[in-house]
Amino acid sequence: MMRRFDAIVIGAGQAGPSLAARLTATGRKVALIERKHVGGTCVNTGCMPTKAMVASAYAAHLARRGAEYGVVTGDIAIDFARVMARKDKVRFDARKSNEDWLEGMEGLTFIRGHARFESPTEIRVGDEILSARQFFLNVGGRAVTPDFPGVADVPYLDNVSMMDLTEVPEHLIVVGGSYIGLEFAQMFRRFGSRVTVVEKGPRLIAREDEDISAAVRDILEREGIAIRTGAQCIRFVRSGGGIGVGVDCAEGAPEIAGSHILLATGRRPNTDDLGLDRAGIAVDQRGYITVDERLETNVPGIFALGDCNGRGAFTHTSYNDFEIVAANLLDNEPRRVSDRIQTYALYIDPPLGRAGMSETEARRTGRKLLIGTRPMTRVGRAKEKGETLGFMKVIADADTQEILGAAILGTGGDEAVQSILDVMYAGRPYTTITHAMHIHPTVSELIPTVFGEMRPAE
Ligand SMILES: Cc1cc2nc3c(=O)[nH]c(=O)nc-3n(C[C@H](O)[C@H](O)[C@H](O)COP(=O)(O)OP(=O)(O)OC[C@H]3O[C@@H](n4cnc5c(N)ncnc54)[C@H](O)[C@@H]3O)c2cc1C
Ligand SMILES: NC(=O)c1ccc[n+]([C@@H]2O[C@H](COP(=O)([O-])OP(=O)(O)OC[C@H]3O[C@@H](n4cnc5c(N)ncnc54)[C@H](O)[C@@H]3O)[C@@H](O)[C@H]2O)c1
Repeated sequence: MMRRFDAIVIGAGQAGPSLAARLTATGRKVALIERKHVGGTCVNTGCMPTKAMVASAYAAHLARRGAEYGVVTGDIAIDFARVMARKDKVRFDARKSNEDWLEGMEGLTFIRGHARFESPTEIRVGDEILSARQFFLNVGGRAVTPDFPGVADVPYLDNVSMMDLTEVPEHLIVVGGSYIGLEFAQMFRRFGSRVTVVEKGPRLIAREDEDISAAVRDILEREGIAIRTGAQCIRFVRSGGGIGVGVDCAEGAPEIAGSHILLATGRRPNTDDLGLDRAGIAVDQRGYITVDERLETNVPGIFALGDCNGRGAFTHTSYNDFEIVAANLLDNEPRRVSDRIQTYALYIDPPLGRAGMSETEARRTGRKLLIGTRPMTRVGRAKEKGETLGFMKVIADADTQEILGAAILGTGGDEAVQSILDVMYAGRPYTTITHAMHIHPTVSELIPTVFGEMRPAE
């Protein structure tokens, strides 16, 4: 017997459950299929556990600096089992509350299993076939394993297995110098590991401007993290009790010996085992599901949300996808994915908060630019906290006064940058900010000043 639904949601990540809640509230009969853990990557092996661990690492860092603040802490030690238990409580509590929410959702049939299309209107989960008029794909992604020579011969870690470490690695080699790599690199350095970051590109976080990459590198090197950029032809070998990583850098030793390797070289969508060809759903060359402005695929009635559509790679972009689909389908409110302004943070300490274009992207538009920068050493709140690393940068269009982008690498940067983001959403000129009064003493208080001090870009 085939069960029929009005709508089927595949994946209980950041978009699926909220969409299921809206759909069931209209009286629709909805099924939600999840093959692993409710909450998906963010709750179980992504944002939440990593940010809980970042908090422990920050506490260790501050404790080490205690004497600077007049706090006598003596030698500090890491109770790693406690760090991991704290992280587990954060993620398991979140997973449980998501599960309770789904279980109590009237009109929802929650099914555990792997879903695969049989046709544009049917999926298979185990032995059962389910059909629906509409499908919403929220299947997320997973870490890629690059085919480095020797990768099959050595044990390596990814963001999932990092969650199960039982001891602090003696020497963690992080391959990939972007979000995942740098967050883990700094936290494990603070937990006491030796850490080496190996990045094949010429600099860290290559999506950012060069001055930001350089400042991030400086922050990490000050803590004793070794960084090897321009590492082409990475290869792995077993070496003694540990692992050797051949890096062939232009400079430095050709091989690094470590105890653990974390591969953080990007992610790929979970679209290869979804039977998309049976439904005729188009994907791009990298496997991302092709969607239009309303996140509908080439097959009418089938939508793709979150990391699997390649239009974003964050929890907030996945949730925003849910809002866009719900607005168009249920609220008669036309919303488009291109209406959103890119924004994200990198959670090293101090964090990097970003909104809109980078300077490089802004220059590429050919517009006449105004650019302002201010080091965090000239931000009172940062001085008071003893956290003066980093800088702020803002970019505006010299002719229209439109704010184009901002970066705040500094204490509180992840929060402060969002006051700029909201003015961008409001479509107001930068003078709105220069005329605004902010609270003293905060990092945000200097945002009007940095806009006021902008100079024409050369
Ligand atoms: C280490 C790490 C740290 C991160 N930190 C941040 C951060 O600080 N801030 C931020 O914004 N983002 C962060 N991210 C990114 C964020 O986790 C993702 O962007 C977000 O989880 C994407 O949500 P999603 O709903 O698209 O997919 P996911 O959360 O991946 O959910 C997809 C779900 O679909 C299920 N599924 C897949 N295929 C099937 C199938 N065939 N049948 C049934 N179920 C299926 C999966 O099991 C999964 O539960 C981080 C990611 C990582 C790895
Ligand atoms: N703070 C956050 O919001 C946060 C945190 C973690 C992850 N994420 C999300 O997860 C996604 C994946 O993060 P990521 O850091 O794994 O990927 P990424 O795609 O951002 O970066 C991968 C890095 O690995 C390098 N690389 C690629 N192949 C390599 C190779 N063969 N050898 C050495 N280096 C190589 C790349 O040059 C790049 O610097 C991000 O797009 C991000 O959206 C977000």
